[in-house]
Amino acid sequence: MPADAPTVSTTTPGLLVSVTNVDEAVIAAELGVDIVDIKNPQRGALGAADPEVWRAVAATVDPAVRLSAALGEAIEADHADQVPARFDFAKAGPAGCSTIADLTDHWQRIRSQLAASVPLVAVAYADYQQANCPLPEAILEAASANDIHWWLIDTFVKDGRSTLDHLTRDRLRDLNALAGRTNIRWVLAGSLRLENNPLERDCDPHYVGLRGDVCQHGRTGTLVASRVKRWQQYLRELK
Ligand SMILES: O=C[C@H](O)COP(=O)(O)O
Repeated sequence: MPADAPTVSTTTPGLLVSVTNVDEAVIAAELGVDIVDIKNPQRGALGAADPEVWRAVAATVDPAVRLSAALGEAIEADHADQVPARFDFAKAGPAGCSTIADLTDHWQRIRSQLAASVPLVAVAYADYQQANCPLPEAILEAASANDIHWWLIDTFVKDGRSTLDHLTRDRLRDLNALAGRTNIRWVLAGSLRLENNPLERDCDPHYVGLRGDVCQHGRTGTLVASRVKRWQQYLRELK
């Protein structure tokens, strides 16, 4: 079984929090966030931070903390070879790939650049029409066919509408079932807001991914520890 293959089934979703710099990464790690994702939100939904930030976080954060790097959109991701081998994930978006064949070509290129120890996360967008990319279902199936074991759904346009505004309850439930059948671990992200009780749906993600709702002044603002704690409390009380 590959090192990144799913092995454990969680009942309560874990928490992925996107951070922009070393200070935020340390705060998230100290709060016990399960996956600390390094991103530059000013560069888009999956905006890549500079490789110096990846290196600085890798050198600073407790080695037990799992790290993820946002690489930008797959069509433009060109620094994958600089993701430190200590990272646990790298994710690239599908925007601008109008076909699965196009997207899988980019996945192949990026994986050939990543250290062998860093698995690629397949990303889908709930607002796929605006991102000019394949349907979430097609990306999930392609991930399975390409031996990718992680899938994340996000929003491409950050206009306040969340993944739950774009996809119906039935569709999310079906995506959840498809992830289960294909043995893929998945992350529900995309402008989620605690006030909307986002997990009161028939879906059971392995992780919830956040940026805007745990920041002051939105996703390009700064991480706020008390907001992360509120989400942790919410997730603890789900089951
Ligand atoms: O990977 C997760 C994203 O960083 C979520 O960001 P967002 O909550 O601002 O949409």
